[in-house]
Amino acid sequence: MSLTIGHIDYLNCTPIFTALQNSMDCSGYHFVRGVPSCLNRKLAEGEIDVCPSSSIEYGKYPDRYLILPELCISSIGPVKSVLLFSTVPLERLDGAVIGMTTESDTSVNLLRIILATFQGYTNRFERTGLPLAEALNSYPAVLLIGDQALRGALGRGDFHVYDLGELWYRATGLPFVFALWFVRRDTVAAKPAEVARLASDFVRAKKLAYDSYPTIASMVPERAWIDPDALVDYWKIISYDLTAAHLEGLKLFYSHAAALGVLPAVPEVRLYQGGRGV
Ligand SMILES: C=C(O[C@@H]1C=C(C(=O)O)C=C[C@H]1O)C(=O)O
Repeated sequence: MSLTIGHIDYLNCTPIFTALQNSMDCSGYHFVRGVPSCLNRKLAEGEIDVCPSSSIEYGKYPDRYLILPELCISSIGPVKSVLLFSTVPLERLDGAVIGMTTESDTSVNLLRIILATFQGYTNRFERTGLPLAEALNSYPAVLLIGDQALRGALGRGDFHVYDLGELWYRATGLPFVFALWFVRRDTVAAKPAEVARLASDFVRAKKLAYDSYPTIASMVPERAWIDPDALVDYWKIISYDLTAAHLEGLKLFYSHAAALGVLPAVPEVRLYQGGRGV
């Protein structure tokens, strides 16, 4: 029996997936690539069994998923790839209509929390798929994530750049968890041995990746637009470990999201424990 695994099409997932695919037996794994919002939907509908997925997704359907331990995509301070590009300083954004990428489900809500809860602003938000320069002709500020944000920050433009990982850390002193590895509970029940092996393969892949950043950076096609040293710096700034402090940051995010009405309630965070607690 095989497992269908979502693979976020961003550089932040490259180290772990490269180590998994180069060093483990992946014959029982079928990979589906996409942007987070698209993979989140496929996971929710059962088209995917396991996926690094937007952390907010768990809060929407806590009965549907378990969280794989020891894995996440997070930052303790700046993250470099979740960025608000703004034609005016942040302090002048109260009341503005802000553009937001269609690819994100977590960071769009982090932006709401930063502007409404931390700053006390009132904003309207619109989704946009426009490239950065055009989007900034339509909106005073635009949120991008992933490779689009990395590329936007590398380009020369007349704008301010705010890193949402940094703004969260300044306000809370806690890590921010952008993505978690979710497994569907019905998959754990139907394929317990396969899920146990995959959970362990992913953690081993993460540890292998930590030792291989320069090698992986020298091979990726994205080196056409990002310098391998800059890529290694980016991977080093991302925190892939899920510690007690990360879980504390995650729970704080969920309670702010619930207070804003984005989540119906603060979910209980339940980790996969080899099939127990399904
Ligand atoms: C740090 C990042 O985290 C991401 C942000 C996500 C979101 O906002 O929904 C989802 C997955 C992660 O890839 C990033 O994309 O740059």
